[in-house]
Amino acid sequence: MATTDDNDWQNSGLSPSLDQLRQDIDQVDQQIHQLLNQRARLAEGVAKAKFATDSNPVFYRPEREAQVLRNVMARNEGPLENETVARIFREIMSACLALEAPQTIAFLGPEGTFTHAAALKHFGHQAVVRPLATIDEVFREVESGSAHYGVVPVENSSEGVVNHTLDCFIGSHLHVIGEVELRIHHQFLVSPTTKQDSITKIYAHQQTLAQCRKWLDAHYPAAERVALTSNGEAAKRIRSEWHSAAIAGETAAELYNLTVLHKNIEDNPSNTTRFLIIGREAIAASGQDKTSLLVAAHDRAGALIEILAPFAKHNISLTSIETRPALPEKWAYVFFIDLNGHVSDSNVAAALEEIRPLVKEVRVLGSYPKAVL
Ligand SMILES: O=C(O)C(=O)C[C@]1(C(=O)O)C=C[C@@H](O)C=C1
Repeated sequence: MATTDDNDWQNSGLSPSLDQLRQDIDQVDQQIHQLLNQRARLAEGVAKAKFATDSNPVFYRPEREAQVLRNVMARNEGPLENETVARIFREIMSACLALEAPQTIAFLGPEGTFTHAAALKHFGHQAVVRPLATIDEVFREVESGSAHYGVVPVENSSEGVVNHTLDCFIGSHLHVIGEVELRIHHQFLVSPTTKQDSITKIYAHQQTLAQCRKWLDAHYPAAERVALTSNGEAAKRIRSEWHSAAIAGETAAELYNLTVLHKNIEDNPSNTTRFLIIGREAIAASGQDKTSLLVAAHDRAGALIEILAPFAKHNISLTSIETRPALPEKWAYVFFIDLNGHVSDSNVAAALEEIRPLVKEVRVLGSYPKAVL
């Protein structure tokens, strides 16, 4: 295969002309193209190998994808940024997976929400994404097998947890198979019909309105803030209204052909939302994993301290603990605990064995690769 070293100008000490550089780019593109199809044929081979051992194989392997992306970032010498090359490889794997078997991903819609952006960030643009109206529907769609996987928001760095997502796990046997983190930037959007000096209503999801509160107080103190079920809904709503604006992400602006009147209006620029990927199968260890647990404790003093002691003893760091009422029981609670490690790690397994006799129930919601991108 030809390499750029074969080109005369590189050894001549002369600056190449634009034409020479473009010829070299054409040559490299040809190599990349051949290698892409070579990789795609290998992925087809992988699909056949999976069928050979299992008549109903699982094609999507998040632990392997995380390892591929980590390798890409570790060996990257630039000038492209680590994250840039990883995003390119994410799309390459998305295309290879679609060739093996197209994957349907249910997400909390409508289109244009941050959850939509999270689904594309995690699965790439070759996934078949399906917006659903509620978090419960996303769970049901995956439970029934109508979608392979689902994407739901779980916590925001400034607003805290999405209780409804945690509550859905209490009554479900789905696994957490991944996490995605997304920097949240809010755009102040108007439609072509909006009279920009007569904005009296601003639509957005309630959390978004809260995340932009100071900016809105300073710039639109008199406008009414109307909470809708999603930012996507807000963006859709203003298409036919002349007195209103919406706050949403860039995906919504593009989808509904809206203008960004003010960019990145969030009060906290490091505002990040974490999403969970849910699926029906447990995931093997990737080497850098997290585990989410649901623990139903006995209603007695010191219950939480008893639960936490084995983690400390086995040197396991916890990344979050949330408490939710264990409905329909009155005054009973469950804890959602996230920790560093995989359930197949000997220290995690040992801690779980010690906790089991102390509680009513401990359920591993899932072990999954830490977010790479
Ligand atoms: O290694 C596999 O199991 C593959 O199917 C190949 C591949 C890839 O393109 O690298 C594609 C899809 C999987 O989610 C993981 C990796």
